[in-house]
Amino acid sequence: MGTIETAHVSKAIGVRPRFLVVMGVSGTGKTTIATGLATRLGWHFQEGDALHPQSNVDKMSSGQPLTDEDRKPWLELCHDWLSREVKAGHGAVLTCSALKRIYREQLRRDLPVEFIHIRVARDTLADRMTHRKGHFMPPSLLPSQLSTFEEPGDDEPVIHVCGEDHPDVVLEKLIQQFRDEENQKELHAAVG
Ligand SMILES: Nc1ncnc2c1ncn2[C@@H]1O[C@H](COP(=O)(O)OP(=O)(O)OP(=O)(O)O)[C@@H](O)[C@H]1O
Ligand SMILES: O=C(O)[C@H](O)[C@@H](O)[C@H](O)[C@H](O)CO
Repeated sequence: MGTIETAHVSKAIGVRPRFLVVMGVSGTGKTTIATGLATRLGWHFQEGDALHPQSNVDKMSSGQPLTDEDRKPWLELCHDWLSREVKAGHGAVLTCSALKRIYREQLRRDLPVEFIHIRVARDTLADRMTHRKGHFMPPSLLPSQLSTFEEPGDDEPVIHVCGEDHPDVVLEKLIQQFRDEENQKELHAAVG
């Protein structure tokens, strides 16, 4: 299975391969949106949380926020995955909080990586984190997630989406935006 069929699916719905990091603080819906995109577009998916060393998971589970030093090797593993996917060339989606600008710079170093930032209100996040089951991240870490988060600048390759909308709505809007960008590029190329 895989590459040929996957490429065919993507092409069929008019979206060229992209290399995306779905970012945002805990509970924004990164996994929900990233898996939805990967499924609809036939792209590869990687859960960023699965690349954390066990020591990071243990630390967060016990209610302690990660430091820059804790995140550095994890972000490098995320970068390695993205790098392999760019070489493979058929489109890929990674979830990663990518809270600070320096983290995003590490993730996209020498790669054509773009970010999708999911915005969700604090109260909604608290509610989601409190009510979901079987996740290692305690709701008590939400304040540190929010205070660590650095809003992406206009100079960063980021698409912002409203994570309060139903996931199907978010996915439709994103895929429509990708298609519109393709059409614009084709139009420019045709006009010369
Ligand atoms: N758009 C949405 N509307 C309502 N609920 C949502 C939406 N997106 C996600 N959820 C729910 O919110 C919770 C968190 O979603 P999800 O696990 O996708 O977030 P996440 O950003 O990947 O979290 P984490 O980084 O902490 O793993 C889940 O229970 C999920 O079902
Ligand atoms: O950078 C971080 O602090 C971490 O990546 C967290 O964001 C969690 O891994 C994730 O959100 C799971 O809840």
